[in-house]
Amino acid sequence: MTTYRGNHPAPRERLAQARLYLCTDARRDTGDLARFVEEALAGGVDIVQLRDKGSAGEKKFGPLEAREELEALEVLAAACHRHGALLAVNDRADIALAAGADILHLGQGDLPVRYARQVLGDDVVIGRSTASRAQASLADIEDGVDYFANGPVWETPTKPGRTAAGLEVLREVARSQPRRPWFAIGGIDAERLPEVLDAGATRIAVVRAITAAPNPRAAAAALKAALPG
Ligand SMILES: Cc1ncc(COP(=O)(O)OP(=O)(O)O)c(N)n1
Ligand SMILES: Cc1nc(C(=O)O)sc1CCOP(=O)(O)O
Ligand SMILES: [Mg+2]
Repeated sequence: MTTYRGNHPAPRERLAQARLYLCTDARRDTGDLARFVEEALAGGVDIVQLRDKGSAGEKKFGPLEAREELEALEVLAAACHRHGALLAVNDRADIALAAGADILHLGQGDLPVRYARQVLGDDVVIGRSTASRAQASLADIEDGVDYFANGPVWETPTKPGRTAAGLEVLREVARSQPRRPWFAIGGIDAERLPEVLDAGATRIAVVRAITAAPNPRAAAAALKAALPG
């Protein structure tokens, strides 16, 4: 797969400006991935991550096969390119490399960062999930990490079984003045966003607030408008 970066600023420069991070599944239930992501980006999403762990809804889907993941990433890549947004892959360095993605996002149990760097080299941005102040502090200094996410701020059906880290952890992370960009995640929507900002976060990552919205463009625009410029 060819890279889609074109004339846009380098990924790390765009990361520094990024405020609104969307994690979306491949929308196998509705079959509208291209239209959905176009709307979300038009609403102001800065980063799009493909995160499809399968679903247990009316139509049951298992996790995406590698071939399906790459097909969905091609759709997202074209849209991200049009909007100058960053494309993120979840969990898999091989897929990030094959897709020419800007970002690989790794959780605490995923591929260790040093192995991901062996696969991806230095140019791809790597993000880390954190669930506590201690993990956030480590991610802020860990070699090879560019940004981190902290959460879940609230318990969320998108990631069942995870205890909420809560607003107080968010407040502590903000007080520690991380040197790397960081995103609050988990249960965030337009109604709760003021509490997140009040805790000191300036960037957010969301799933349902945009994927489940009747109007994804309006939902993204409302979140973006409330975030600092
Ligand atoms: C932006 C962002 N933040 C956190 C996560 C969660 O990653 P992880 O803990 O590895 O869990 P899964 O998403 O893999 O279930 C993320 N994907 N993106
Ligand atoms: C993918 C993910 N990671 C989390 C973490 O805390 O690391 S919370 C989460 C799901 C966020 O979904 P929603 O915006 O629908 O609550
Ligand atoms: Mg993961």
